[in-house]
Amino acid sequence: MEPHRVGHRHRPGGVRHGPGGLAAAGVAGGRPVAAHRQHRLRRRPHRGALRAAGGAAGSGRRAGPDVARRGRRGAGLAGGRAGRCRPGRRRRPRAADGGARRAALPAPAGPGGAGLAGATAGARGGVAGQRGAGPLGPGGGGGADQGRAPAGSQLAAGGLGGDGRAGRAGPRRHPGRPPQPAGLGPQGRQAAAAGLGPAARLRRPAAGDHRALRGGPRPAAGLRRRPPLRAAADRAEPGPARAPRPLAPAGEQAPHGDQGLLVSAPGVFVVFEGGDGVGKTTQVRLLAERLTASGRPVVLTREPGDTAVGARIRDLLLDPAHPEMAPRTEALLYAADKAQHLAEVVRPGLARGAVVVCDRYVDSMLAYQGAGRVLAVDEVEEVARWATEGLRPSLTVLLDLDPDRAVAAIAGKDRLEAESVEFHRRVREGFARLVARDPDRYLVLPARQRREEIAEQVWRRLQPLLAPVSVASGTVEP
Ligand SMILES: Nc1ncnc2c1ncn2[C@@H]1O[C@H](COP(=O)(O)OP(=O)(O)OP(=O)(O)O)[C@@H](O)[C@H]1O
Ligand SMILES: Cc1cn([C@H]2C[C@H](O)[C@@H](COP(=O)(O)O)O2)c(=O)[nH]c1=O
Repeated sequence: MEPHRVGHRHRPGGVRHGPGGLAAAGVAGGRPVAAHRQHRLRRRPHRGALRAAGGAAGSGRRAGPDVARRGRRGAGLAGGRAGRCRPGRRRRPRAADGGARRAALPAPAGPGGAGLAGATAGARGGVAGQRGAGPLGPGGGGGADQGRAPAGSQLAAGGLGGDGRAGRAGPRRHPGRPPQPAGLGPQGRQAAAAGLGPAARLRRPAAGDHRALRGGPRPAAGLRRRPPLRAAADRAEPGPARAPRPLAPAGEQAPHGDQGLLVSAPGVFVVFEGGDGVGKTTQVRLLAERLTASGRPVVLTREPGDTAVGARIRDLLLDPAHPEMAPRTEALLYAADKAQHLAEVVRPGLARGAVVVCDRYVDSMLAYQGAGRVLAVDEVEEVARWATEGLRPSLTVLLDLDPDRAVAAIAGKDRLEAESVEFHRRVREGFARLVARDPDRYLVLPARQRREEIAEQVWRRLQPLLAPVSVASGTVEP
């Protein structure tokens, strides 16, 4: 049996695949951990893909039943990965949630330690700041300015890259892109996008069309493996049937970088960001469940590692056996994962009108490789944008928590998690600066509110971005 991949973890209560999923694939099998890999690593259960029903924009190969399709391709993958798991891995216990439901967070220590929870919510008149208790310091959770990186922060002022591009695809990267209509809010953008073509019209998923969301039993302890989150059916097939590639935020019109053509992405791209262990996976799953229950096609995914290629990249990236990995190597590997992920999962999902819910994306690269590794963030961004062809999320939910609480609670750390607390503080500040330069794109929430409260705030914020689902016709309406 092949060795277990590192960097994967079981996620408690995760959405699992049906046949061919984690359990079926025999995750517990395998051989002993090699001496140099005796680190504790986590596994994640299949969270599964909540596919767009009918695979509206997919190739003909998507037309068959889900299980059958996975049987041809996906099951092989899942089985292959599972077969690599080893039995001897220790499971990673998480810190108990007790006390985690506090909304009030202390200001993080260190220069520029002021965090960001409550920031953009304040800017948007949203909910995150309601408790006024994020690590923003005095007055946190108030207006827009309070969402910005704190004055005096080593990372503050000037925004990432210091070029004032505010995170938007600027002319240098996307010379053909028309200016976005001023004042067009998310609702307007969504409406415009939804009206762009018939691909936005999807039938309501029939019962059994997508895999059931099964909250599997929480592993008592030990390694968690994070297998791919989707079925192979969600992956794009190469060839002419492939959907157009959007460059701009999902749901907006954008020029194709290569051909100068306007293409559209009818779906909605929602990303969860934040430090390690803040609760992203929990929220991604809750959102996916709710979207599915509302009759929407959903793709649940994550970076890195949610493609076959990406899973191998993830193994390499998170393996503590490689402390020698150079920051630029790390950045390029994350970028490679993104390129594959976009091509195989995200774009096809958006093209068929799904809500693509993604656990980490480009902002993680800017925060970890940029701020964390102290690489020039504008350069890292160039690489990330190139890898993703500039596709930006419709909404980014940033869960904010002091790494002293979040990372410290992780019992078996992978290579990134094992970084110093200073590293993780820089990461947190990096996220804060991303929010500061483009606050409208974010919903920032203190990560230790009640899970359901966070989920509700995300749900409310997302509503204007979602096209209505017609109960009568069972379609997502343009
Ligand atoms: N709102 C919450 N309050 C308290 N504990 C929470 C909350 N949300 C999640 N947790 C717990 O925090 C731990 C980490 O959660 P989760 O795996 O969802 O985080 P994550 O951000 O995806 O982690 P990672 O970055 O390591 O993948 C788990 O033990 C989870 O049960
Ligand atoms: C996408 C992305 C991720 N990372 C880091 C962040 C985490 O430490 C790991 C991923 O682990 P998780 O348990 O799945 O959250 O990778 C990064 O440094 N750069 C990135 O682009």
